[in-house]
Amino acid sequence: MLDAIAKLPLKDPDLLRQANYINGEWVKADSGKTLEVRNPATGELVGTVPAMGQAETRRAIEAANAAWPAWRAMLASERAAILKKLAASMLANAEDLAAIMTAEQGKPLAESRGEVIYSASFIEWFAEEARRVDGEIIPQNAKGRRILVTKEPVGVFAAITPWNFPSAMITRKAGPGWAAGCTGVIRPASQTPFSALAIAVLAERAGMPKGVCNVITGPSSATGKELTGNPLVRKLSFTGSTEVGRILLEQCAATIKKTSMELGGNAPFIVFDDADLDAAVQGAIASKYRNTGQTCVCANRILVQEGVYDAFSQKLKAAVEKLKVGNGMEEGVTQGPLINADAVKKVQDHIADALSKGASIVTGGKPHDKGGNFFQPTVLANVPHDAVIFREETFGPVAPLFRFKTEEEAIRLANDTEFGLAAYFYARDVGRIFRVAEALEYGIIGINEGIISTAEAPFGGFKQSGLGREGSSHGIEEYLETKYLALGGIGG
Ligand SMILES: NC(=O)C1=CN([C@@H]2O[C@H](COP(=O)(O)OP(=O)(O)OC[C@H]3O[C@@H](n4cnc5c(N)ncnc54)[C@H](OP(=O)(O)O)[C@@H]3O)[C@@H](O)[C@H]2O)C=CC1
Ligand SMILES: O=C(O)CCCC(=O)O
Repeated sequence: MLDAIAKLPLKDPDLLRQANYINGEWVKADSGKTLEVRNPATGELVGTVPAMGQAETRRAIEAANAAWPAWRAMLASERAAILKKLAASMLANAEDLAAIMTAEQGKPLAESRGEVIYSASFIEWFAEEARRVDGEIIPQNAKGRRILVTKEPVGVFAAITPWNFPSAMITRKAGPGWAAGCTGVIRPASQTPFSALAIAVLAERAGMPKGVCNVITGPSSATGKELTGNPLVRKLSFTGSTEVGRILLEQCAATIKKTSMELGGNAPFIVFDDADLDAAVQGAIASKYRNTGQTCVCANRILVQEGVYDAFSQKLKAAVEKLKVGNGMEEGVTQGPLINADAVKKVQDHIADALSKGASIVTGGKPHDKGGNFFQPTVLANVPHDAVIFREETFGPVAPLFRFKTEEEAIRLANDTEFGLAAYFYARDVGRIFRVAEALEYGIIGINEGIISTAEAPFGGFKQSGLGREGSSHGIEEYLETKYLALGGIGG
């Protein structure tokens, strides 16, 4: 195992921790049991992490709760100073953090570097927002009264995060939580725990007091049960599948926790006749193939107006055939592996279903000859609306093209899903831009843009894509309670 770790070219090997961080201590599971983390590109062992159970999870929650009064009592500027130090230190260690991420998640190094910068931007943004948690004074409703509204940190938060963004999903939750004056327990995905543990190393070095940041790993059943059931946890923030989000919401119901849910998507990407086709192709590549198609905002259904269908299809084929599949550690690779064999199977099933219903392959369509979890970047044409891929998130490098005739038809097809996270469209007519943007039932709309994620903007979905918003000034609200003070006997 040490050999596997030693293979990672880290300037600071101390960033790769095979222990959990609870109450300022690096600890093992009570049982001594561990979970293996394997590189999805090679199958090699990256390392092991503790398999924590319910008792250790409870200890982490209790540590966070004990640390809360002192952390919330600090000046916002004092919390901000620690967070800014953490963000700076993430950037200073970006190469190592990126290498750890590529080893455990598979994404190309360039994307990992980008994610580290994106991840640090949430810490920096919310460090700035900490000082802008304002209250209100509302005009009095009766003589001699005053109405004041204050905002207070909600308390201990739990963050359960997915493997597709091993770093940014941590900071998009913990950043606003810490800035608001909350303490937390972070439970990263079992496939990608090392990026989260590295953030804890840097938080400790930045001077975060013990108990403010706790990171635990272990089976989702035991850790999840405690995080959702323990009444000391006042807030749960989750990113992952809608299916698991539903379970966690049910589990949180008993203690009525505040929740934020960033769940599945089924993003339409609409190309209208008046679009700049080259820009649309560039946007489709960015949106569809980022992280090998494994993002909740990835274009899942590409709807193309009939007048430009053939031209778009050919241009997209040419661009997709330039993508380079391989181990993310290798120079020039743009498409890493899928996360595991189940993900490969889901992609194959979606393609087989579409083909059996009349679709055709424009390019790709098969597991890559590199084997393992690698898959050919794929474009499918003439996909019918009853294909599974129209309904379900593929989470892989498959762009299914659907043909439409009118703007009304495109809007109807785009909204024909229970999801409502991100939608994209390419058009130049300004009237159409407003009509379509207003008609789409989605929380995020990319208009002539394939990349919509940034710390400054509110990220979140309509319908079964989730609850709440992350990032922007809205993100910190999710970690605050509103208190109304009615003051009588003031006079005046
Ligand atoms: N919205 C998004 O960004 C994401 C969407 N997905 C969608 O979900 C599909 C399946 O991916 P998958 O990784 O299984 O996503 P999951 O929703 O199963 O996993 C996300 C996180 O939730 C944890 N988890 C799973 N079950 C429970 C539970 N009962 N209690 C507490 N925590 C739990 C996981 O832990 P563990 O790692 O131990 O399983 C992981 O940390 C993908 O194909 C994709 O369609 C997936 C990831 C992100
Ligand atoms: O896919 C996800 O899990 C959400 C993060 C995507 C992003 O921030 O761009």
